Amino acid sequence: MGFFKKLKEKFVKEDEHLQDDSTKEEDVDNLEEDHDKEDEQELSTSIEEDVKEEVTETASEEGVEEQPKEEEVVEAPPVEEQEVQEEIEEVEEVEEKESISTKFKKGLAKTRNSFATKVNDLVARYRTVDEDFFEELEEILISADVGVNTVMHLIDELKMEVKRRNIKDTREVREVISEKLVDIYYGNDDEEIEEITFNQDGLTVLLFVGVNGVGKTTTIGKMAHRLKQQGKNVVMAAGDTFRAGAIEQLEVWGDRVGVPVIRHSEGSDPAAVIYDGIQSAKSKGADVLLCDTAGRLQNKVNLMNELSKVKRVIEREIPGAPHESLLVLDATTGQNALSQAKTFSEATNVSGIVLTKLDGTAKGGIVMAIRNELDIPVKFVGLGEKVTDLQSFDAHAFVYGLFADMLEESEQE
Ligand SMILES: Nc1nc2c(ncn2[C@@H]2O[C@H](COP(=O)(O)OP(=O)(O)OP(=O)(O)O)[C@@H](O)[C@H]2O)c(=O)[nH]1
Repeated sequence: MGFFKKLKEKFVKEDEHLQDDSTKEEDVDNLEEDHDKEDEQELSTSIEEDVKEEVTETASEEGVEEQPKEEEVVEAPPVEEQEVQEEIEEVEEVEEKESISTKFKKGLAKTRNSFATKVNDLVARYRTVDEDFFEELEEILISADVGVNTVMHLIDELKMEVKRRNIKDTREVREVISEKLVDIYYGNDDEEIEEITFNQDGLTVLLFVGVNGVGKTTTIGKMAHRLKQQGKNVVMAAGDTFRAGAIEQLEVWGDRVGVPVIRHSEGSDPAAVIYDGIQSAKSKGADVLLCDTAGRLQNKVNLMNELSKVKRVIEREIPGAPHESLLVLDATTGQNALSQAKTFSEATNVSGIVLTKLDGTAKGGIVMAIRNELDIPVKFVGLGEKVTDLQSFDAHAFVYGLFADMLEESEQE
């Protein structure tokens, strides 16, 4: 069976059952807008309260066996806020019924429109496969941020496959491209990349690293929601004590998704916050602790020191933790994301990548570049700003999102 046919069988059927979600989306947006206004009010009140509050001494040095201070913990949202929250969740739950392929199709619209238009145009101009065709295809792939090395590798693979299958018609090459992209992504992993390795014997600790502005806080909030939906008991630790407003921003997310946030004041030792986070999560019998960190890429030595101290504290408290160190990258920064990934993987052991704002770029090929050039799996992708827009990465759904129009068109051919 052809690859397009396989993708169609897997995903198009799911799509056929879809209802029109536009009204639901509007509902969510309106509710979120109302809720955001409340968040802002809540935030300013909470900041005022914080200022009035006496700043308690914290476990600022490693090895200080202090219990978490309950007054620092932001508890679940108040009643009326919870009502709004429940309403949002209700609408979002319906929305979550959207198939994974639809999420990818919507999220990759920009990349698809640019990439697919160019490929279709190329196929229309070259009916038969030759060297010039491959040269132009190479340019299209590079312009989609697939990355020069990955493109070279892909083109070599394509040429071999075209020869092997004796393909003459350029339309057939589109199918081979989609097939090879999936091969590049999974490599030797046999399509079994685990999204999160959970600790089977207690608290799972997930560490989030990445430079400021990539959407780290939003991702942690979305992840908290996602894990809660899976029935996990979640706690967040506001370890980005460096960027102004980062702590409060995480607290807003905590309110929004109903997850407690362990915090200290701005400028305090991140390792101490994470330490308190672990103690608090343990005492609550939580399943997962999500740790935010600051990303000072400008100074690699500081970054390394800070991250290794945080990791040492986590490892000492829970042997084998952190269970995942997820690097958050902004897809819209293109090749810059690739160089950030290189720096962070030198500074710390990165187990997976969360690629945010994939919906905001026409250069979604960056997923392939990261996978092929760094050999780090993209475990999650951000496909929008809504709380439900964090998706676990699926290379088949990704390729489906890229080639959806061609799949539909190939049906008519
Ligand atoms: N369209 C889109 N926007 C996103 C996505 N992820 C995050 N954003 C937006 O990106 C902006 C920045 O995200 P934040 O989480 O606030 O990031 P930040 O606070 O600037 O920086 P850090 O938390 O330090 O990374 C926000 O407006 C988010 O809504 C995504 O997947 N898609």
